[in-house]
Amino acid sequence: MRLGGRLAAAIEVLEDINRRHRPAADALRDWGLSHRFAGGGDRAAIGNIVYDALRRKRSAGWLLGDETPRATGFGALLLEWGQTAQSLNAALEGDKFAPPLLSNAELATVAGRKLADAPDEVRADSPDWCVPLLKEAFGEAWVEEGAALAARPPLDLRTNTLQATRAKVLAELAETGAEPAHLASQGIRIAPIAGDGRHPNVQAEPAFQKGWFEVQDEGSQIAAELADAKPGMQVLDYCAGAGGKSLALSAAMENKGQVFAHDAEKQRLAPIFDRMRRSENRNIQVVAREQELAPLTGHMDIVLVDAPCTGSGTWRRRPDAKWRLTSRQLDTRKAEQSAILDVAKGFVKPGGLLVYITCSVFPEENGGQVSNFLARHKGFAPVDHAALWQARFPGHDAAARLGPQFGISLSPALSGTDGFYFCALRKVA
Ligand SMILES: C[S@@+](CC[C@H](N)C(=O)[O-])C[C@H]1O[C@@H](n2cnc3c(N)ncnc32)[C@H](O)[C@@H]1O
Repeated sequence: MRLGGRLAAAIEVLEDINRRHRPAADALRDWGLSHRFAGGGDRAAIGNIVYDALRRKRSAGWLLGDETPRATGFGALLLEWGQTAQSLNAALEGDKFAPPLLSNAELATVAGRKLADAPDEVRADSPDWCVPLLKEAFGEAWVEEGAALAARPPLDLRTNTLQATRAKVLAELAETGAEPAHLASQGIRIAPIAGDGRHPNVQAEPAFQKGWFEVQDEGSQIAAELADAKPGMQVLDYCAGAGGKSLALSAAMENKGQVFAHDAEKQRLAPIFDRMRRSENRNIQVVAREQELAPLTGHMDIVLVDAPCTGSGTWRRRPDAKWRLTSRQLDTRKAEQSAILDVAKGFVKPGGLLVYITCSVFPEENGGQVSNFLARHKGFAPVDHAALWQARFPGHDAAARLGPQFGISLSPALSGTDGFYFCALRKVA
């Protein structure tokens, strides 16, 4: 397929996403099933246009003066693919599979617009209702952070120190352009892709099959490192999901002590068994039933609450979620978070830590949630997060936001990671 056919397919997928309010991955999969002739390169390129158009829906649409799938599809190519209106029309000319060329009216609109002149909420690629939340989170940097949340993400890996060293994994992945991550001690980064490229399929690498590394955003790795799990500890990962943090904690504990991995939805825990086998994590016990956690009450050195949240910190990877999210869903997540914290706190032993993590950048889910928890429960006190950060990531003081409402915030523009929030509360009474 030439660029025109790929763009037409991307616009079709974007229309499907709009019409049926469905996740981008599902719409792309369906398109692939009904167009079996399309090769891997075509699928990757179509996926890139779709994801670029979703990440940059407002700025791409603004360039053409419209928010239709056609406008955002064309706009994505102008913003992320190094195309100009003229080069696009030249590329599409004579291609019977291409969408109609940019009209004279569209060409005039594009010629009269520079993104630097666009309103802040357009340059931040933010839904209107999220603007006050981004302003509260990032102050003057909110447009820059919004734009960074709309950029293509890197592919991050975590070395599994139970099986390999970072140098060994880097050597194994030398052809992929993998580099040591900026902050996470075992992190490896493959830069964001350009144009119609695609990230290497690292999960097909022998080194992955041998358990030498996991795919995990650097922010998630940093949050696990900050939890400071040590060999021999008893740790409850209360919202373990597919086990990303459990595996990282278990490796930090050198397979000594115990990680209990729990999740309210037992099907979410299913991938953890394969992951444990591959990585040789031998100190993780999966506890699917809530009632089986009862003996752990008051005995845990660390209780990790990687809470269900809006996921606003992961918009680079899941841009369709940005436009589906509603303030009602934010309220639902907040209620879940406080209910989970109220239960999870009971498993912490005296002197132990309740660690609260989200992949959201919204203060209400982060510092606000912690403040409310501390108002409800007198027996917990925040650790010194500035000291914790400096001890873990010396020389990187400017790579995270500390406080003012306790805790550590990571963000794409400042930290180069997805947006994450971390707060550790010590049980003092
Ligand atoms: C952010 S995800 C966890 C991601 C995981 N820790 C990782 O690193 O891959 C949040 C998880 O919380 C779970 N969850 C939601 N409500 C819960 C509850 N009341 N108790 C325990 N887990 C809950 C969800 O099923 C979801 O898997």
